[in-house]
Amino acid sequence: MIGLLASSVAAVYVVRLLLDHFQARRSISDHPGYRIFFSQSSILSNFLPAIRGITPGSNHLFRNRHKMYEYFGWDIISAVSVWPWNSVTIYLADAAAIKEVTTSRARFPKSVRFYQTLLFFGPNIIASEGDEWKKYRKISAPAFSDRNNKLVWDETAKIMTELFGTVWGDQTTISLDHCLDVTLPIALFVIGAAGFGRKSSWIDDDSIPAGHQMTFKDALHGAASSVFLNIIIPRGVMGFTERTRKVRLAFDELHKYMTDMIRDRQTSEKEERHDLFSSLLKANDEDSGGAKLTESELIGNIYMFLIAGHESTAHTLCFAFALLALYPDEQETLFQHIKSVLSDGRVPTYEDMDLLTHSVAVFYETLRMFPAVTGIPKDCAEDTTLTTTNAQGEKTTIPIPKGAGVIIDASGLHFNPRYWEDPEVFKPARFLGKWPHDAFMPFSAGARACLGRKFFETEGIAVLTMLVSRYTIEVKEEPQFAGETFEAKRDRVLAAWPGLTLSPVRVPLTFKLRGTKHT
Ligand code: HEM
Repeated sequence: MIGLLASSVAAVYVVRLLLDHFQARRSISDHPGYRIFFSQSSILSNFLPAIRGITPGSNHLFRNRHKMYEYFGWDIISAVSVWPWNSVTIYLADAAAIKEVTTSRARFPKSVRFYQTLLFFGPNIIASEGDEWKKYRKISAPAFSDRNNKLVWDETAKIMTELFGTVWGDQTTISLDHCLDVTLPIALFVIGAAGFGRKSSWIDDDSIPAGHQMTFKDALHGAASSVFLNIIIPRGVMGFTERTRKVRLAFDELHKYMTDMIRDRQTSEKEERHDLFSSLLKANDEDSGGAKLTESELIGNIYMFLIAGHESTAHTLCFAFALLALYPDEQETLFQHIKSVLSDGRVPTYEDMDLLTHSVAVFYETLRMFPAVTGIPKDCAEDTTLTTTNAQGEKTTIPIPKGAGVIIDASGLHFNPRYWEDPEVFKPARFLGKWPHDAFMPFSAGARACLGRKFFETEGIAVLTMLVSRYTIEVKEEPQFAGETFEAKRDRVLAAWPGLTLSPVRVPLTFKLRGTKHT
């Protein structure tokens, strides 16, 4: 009897799922795309490999680039899934449709459910929408000022000078097992100094202040390098291993430091400071027009600057160095351009930045090929339509129902041959002349565009320019890879996995001091 009841309930459930599935397909006029079992927002679809009819698999936007649009025939495609609920997701690799989405915030608000895991330090600008987001943006935006950019440049230059002088010293060849081992500390030192107003050094042995169990630098590094772990492991089970206990301590310590810093800056003498943290506190004090941020909101937001500010920067620097190592002709072109700007071999200043156009081009080309955020998620807030074309130039208008997910597919757009000639080729010069701005979306666009774009560009250009003017970059020779083809080497060095942002798997590099003989 119970068996009969259970199978009847199961049969009704399956019929219901199927009816909902066909209704979901009808709601988008069955526009071509994936018909899959697992919903795109289900956790499983982030871990499984591609299985036809089940899921396009983990990291599919980066893996497929524009190929899936070619396969389905349009620059907008759909995914309709069955379980745990029927859902419709629309993927966009069409520049005009993306512009429409990024400029219609009420119709296509940010899909904040993808960012709920980033709420553990408090409500913040990245994980909010509506009036709450407006309040955070209004108070945060002034912190990303020209004075802050100058601070970013000066601090980056100091960090690089110390790296070359004290850490690498008189070594003429420096080999790294993974380039991230140097780009991650650089990015953290810069966000520490220009974000929090706390300077760190490559070789300091700070004593631990009273009331703490870790230095600020260790708490920052520990928390920043384990965000992913902190998200996927519930706090209750973090006490089980030495590694996770350390991660938990780093987060607790960072929280304590931030609380102390808020108290400290509120009670100490007011001095002129241009780091993001001080500016945020100042704007919060001065903002008489709207509600003030609570302590939890202040910490949530500044913590977001740390997360948004270091990881994507470190990864992008790493991919840029990998590409320059694989394409020495492009590296030489960059070097010659830097030499023409800094003809006397001096350390570049913030005022030189606008002249370093080739360094910008290298970063843009890196971000075109390796966008840190491959899919920018939006929700569709009302029944609407989007129009796209196919390779033959024919148009189609797709109905998009309220509640559908809309993903701006940066990889699909950046490899769309309609906008980019030879999209698979690393060609920084494409960014020196006229280029299709609407088809370049690494920082998103519109009201929700990245607030830290200039912060990143300033830091990145300073790092790249200083490093390339002093060292050549090569892929590290490793005996186990002797004799591999160029294609195999390229695929190995440029392999990426989907962490919090697109992450390099392992980039082994050798830096050789220019102007010295190497055997
Ligand atoms: C390579 C470097 C970077 C890339 C590619 C990048 C990319 C992005 C993207 C795509 C978004 C939009 C995300 C979404 O809507 O879902 C975003 C938002 C944001 N980014 Fe960045 N970012 C970078 C560096 C930075 C830095 C250095 C900071 C701060 C120091 C920063 C702070 C922010 C903030 C605060 C937002 C939220 C803006 C809002 O919603 O109003 N980013 N970034």
